[in-house]
Amino acid sequence: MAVVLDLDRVCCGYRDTDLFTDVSLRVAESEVLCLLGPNGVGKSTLLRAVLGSLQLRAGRVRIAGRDVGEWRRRALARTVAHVPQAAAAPFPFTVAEVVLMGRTPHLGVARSPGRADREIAARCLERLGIGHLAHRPYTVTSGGERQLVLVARALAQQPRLLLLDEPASDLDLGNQAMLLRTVRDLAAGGPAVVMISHAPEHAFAVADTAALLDRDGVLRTGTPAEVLTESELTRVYGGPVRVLTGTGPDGSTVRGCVPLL
Ligand SMILES: Nc1ncnc2c1ncn2[C@@H]1O[C@H](COP(=O)(O)OP(=O)(O)OP(=O)(O)O)[C@@H](O)[C@H]1O
Repeated sequence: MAVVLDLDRVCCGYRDTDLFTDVSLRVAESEVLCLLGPNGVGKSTLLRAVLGSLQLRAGRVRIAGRDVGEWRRRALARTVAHVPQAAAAPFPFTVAEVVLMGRTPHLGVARSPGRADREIAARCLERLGIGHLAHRPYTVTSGGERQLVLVARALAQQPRLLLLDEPASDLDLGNQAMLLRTVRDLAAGGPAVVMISHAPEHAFAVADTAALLDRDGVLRTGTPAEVLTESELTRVYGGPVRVLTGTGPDGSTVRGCVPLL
């Protein structure tokens, strides 16, 4: 599988502080990488570096083989979609209009969406189970609904690389499962996915690779079972964590994590 995202010895920080100095990772087509780590270690910052919106202090970020700084903005927007942690809408666009904005990088010289763009946007709304919200102003949607709208907008972009920053943090259990299935099915069709999450069970459920960033800026990567062990989670999060196992409907092992008090 072709490598879509390649971080080589990346160093990022703000003002006089480096958050991490030597982060390397690769994500290939159809791969789901789940990025975990304590609050404030720099997970969202890493995504900013991938998007080219934060100057690297050292290292290289390549997307589809080309340095992120060498990409034209429009071409980058056709290739990479980003779902931020939260996005306020200054104007009361409808949900359908917000999702249609995902088509913007693909529009031709006329710059106005056509029937095919509207159909893609409508399919993305249905895929996330929010077709009934299409005509509601985005500004009056709930926190969880808003997350689903932003994911639908990113899917409408039809990216080769999808960056999700805690996309399930406001979702109920049913919608978490729906979102994780959507991520898994999407990746099976080709795109690479990087998903930040505070729930190790999300990594166990859908990730090929788990990447755990600690407070010293060290990133450990491997399969979820290799990286997300009780001892490693306890070390990184600074308190005891249990990994519990059960059996899924198909007989496979399912894992969840609980912090101990
Ligand atoms: N523009 C900025 N200027 C200065 N410091 C910043 C800036 N943006 C973020 N930070 C700081 O950098 C650190 C890392 O922030 P970041 O948002 O990347 O963390 P995170 O790992 O995504 O955290 P969380 O899990 O809480 O979302 C934090 O201490 C944050 O306060």
